[in-house]
Amino acid sequence: MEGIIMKALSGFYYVDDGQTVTTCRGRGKLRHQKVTPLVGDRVEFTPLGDGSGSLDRILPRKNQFYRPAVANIDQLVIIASQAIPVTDPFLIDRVAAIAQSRDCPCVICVNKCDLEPGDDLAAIYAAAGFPTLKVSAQTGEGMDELRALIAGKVSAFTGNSGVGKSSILNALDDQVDLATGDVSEKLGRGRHTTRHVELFRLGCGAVVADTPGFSSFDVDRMELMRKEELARCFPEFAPYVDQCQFQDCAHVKEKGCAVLAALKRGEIQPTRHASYVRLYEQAKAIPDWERK
Ligand SMILES: Nc1nc2c(ncn2[C@@H]2O[C@H](COP(=O)(O)OP(=O)(O)OP(=O)(O)O)[C@@H](O)[C@H]2O)c(=O)[nH]1
Ligand SMILES: [Zn+2]
Repeated sequence: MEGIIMKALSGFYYVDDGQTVTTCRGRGKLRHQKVTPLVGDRVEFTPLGDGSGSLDRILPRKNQFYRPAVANIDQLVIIASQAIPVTDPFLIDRVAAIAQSRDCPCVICVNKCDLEPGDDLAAIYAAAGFPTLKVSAQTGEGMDELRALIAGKVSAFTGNSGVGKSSILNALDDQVDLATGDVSEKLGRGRHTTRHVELFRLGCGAVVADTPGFSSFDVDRMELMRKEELARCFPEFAPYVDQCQFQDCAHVKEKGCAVLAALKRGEIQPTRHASYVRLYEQAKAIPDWERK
């Protein structure tokens, strides 16, 4: 039978075939595949009739992420907030670039609009061409728009700790009841309420992964792009990158750079370009052999 891994916990894989969830263990055969099953994997499994089963094979992945550890995502919903905690745009840009490098579309969702409207932040991403929403898990503002964007797709919710990923999931669907946490407590002790990745099937026909919040340094080297690939991870640079004077232009401070000219004209957002430069410097510092 075929299904999707909804949750992976202590060696058990919870596989949903659309009807029931079977608790599977990996089979010996699986080890020959030399891949670790991820939440979101489409798999073949054999039910044993008592609710348990064995995981036989992982079907080819369309994409995979390490942090959060998920596979086969149709889109990443990056949740941000302009009020406790204030999201550093760099965090959004880094995750968006990783997603872009895997051809995975992103939606930007500015939460806690009841506390702080977040217009400036939303404007940056709308201008950069991302579907952008302003929502409040508290008041329900924007939930219908968000439902419409995630319906019929598999989405992963990501964002720094405390922005309200679990709260939004709870607000989206009455059937979901995730634990949420106090921000001061989380930030104070660096504790995250959500510890594992899990997929939820919502009433609106969406499948959504809640993932643990990330912090500023929480990125795997495996996910760092090569500096040459980075410009293509900023989709709004695309109309300009081939117009630079030099073919190997880094778009950082080069003469005759069309990206910098667009930045100057206000066609590229300053924080987006600043994030690009920061990622470029990071990428430059890591030799290719250190990437897996
Ligand atoms: N005022 C207001 N508070 C919110 C909103 N959304 C979430 N919160 C509060 O923010 C805190 C953190 O929310 P969570 O949903 O636990 O955040 P999270 O992003 O899932 O956090 P992690 O699991 O640590 O990644 C809780 O106290 C929520 O009640 C909102 O729209 N408005
Ligand atoms: Zn350039």
